[in-house]
Amino acid sequence: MPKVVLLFTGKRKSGKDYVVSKLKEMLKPEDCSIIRLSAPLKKQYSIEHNLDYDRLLDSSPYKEAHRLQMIQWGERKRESDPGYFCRLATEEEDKPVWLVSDCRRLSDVEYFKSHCSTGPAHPSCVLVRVSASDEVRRSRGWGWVGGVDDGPSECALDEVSCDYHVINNGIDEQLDMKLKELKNFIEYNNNG
Ligand SMILES: Nc1ncnc2c1ncn2[C@@H]1O[C@H](COP(=O)(O)OP(=O)(O)OP(=O)(O)O)[C@@H](O)[C@H]1O
Repeated sequence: MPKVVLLFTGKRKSGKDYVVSKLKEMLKPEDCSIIRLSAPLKKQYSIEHNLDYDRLLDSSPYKEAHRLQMIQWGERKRESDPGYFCRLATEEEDKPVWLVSDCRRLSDVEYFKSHCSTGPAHPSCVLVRVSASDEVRRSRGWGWVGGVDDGPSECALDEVSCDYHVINNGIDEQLDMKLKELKNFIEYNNNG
């Protein structure tokens, strides 16, 4: 059971992976795991559809070409078992700090809040929104795709209030300050 869980949410190309990697570099490697909920989804989807799993993982046109179908496939899995991908993504994790890089659904938030925040020895489980302007996201390769950008995988957490907000428009000092704040929060809860 982890002691601190940070759930990162944000639009495509807001920089969730980038921010999470930078934060991990600031922490002791033995303390911290990056968890990608999309990893077991992509693994299973690639097996069933005879696709290249490694190419689905990175930030590539290959991933974008399969995104909509993959989302719809994941949707059907979640309907029968909302915690399915959260459970698969974390079953072998044993480090005290989890950085969940791609939280997209209320059911993801609820899964971690209920599995990691109950009992007297509360681990802290917080939601962190990463955002960037559309212009900056476009410069990172984003373009509007109907069915994806207006679908639940992008919008389901829009109205959910977050504990931290990371503005990631490429201003390094602004990002560094927020990352230090997150690092302090993690260390306080992990060492306390
Ligand atoms: N602050 C930044 N400075 C420089 N490059 C950045 C920054 N933030 C993100 N990027 C770059 O923008 C691209 C998209 O970022 P990233 O993959 O982290 O976004 P994401 O929100 O995880 O996207 P997706 O939801 O599509 O997986 C990457 O190439 C990343 O290196």
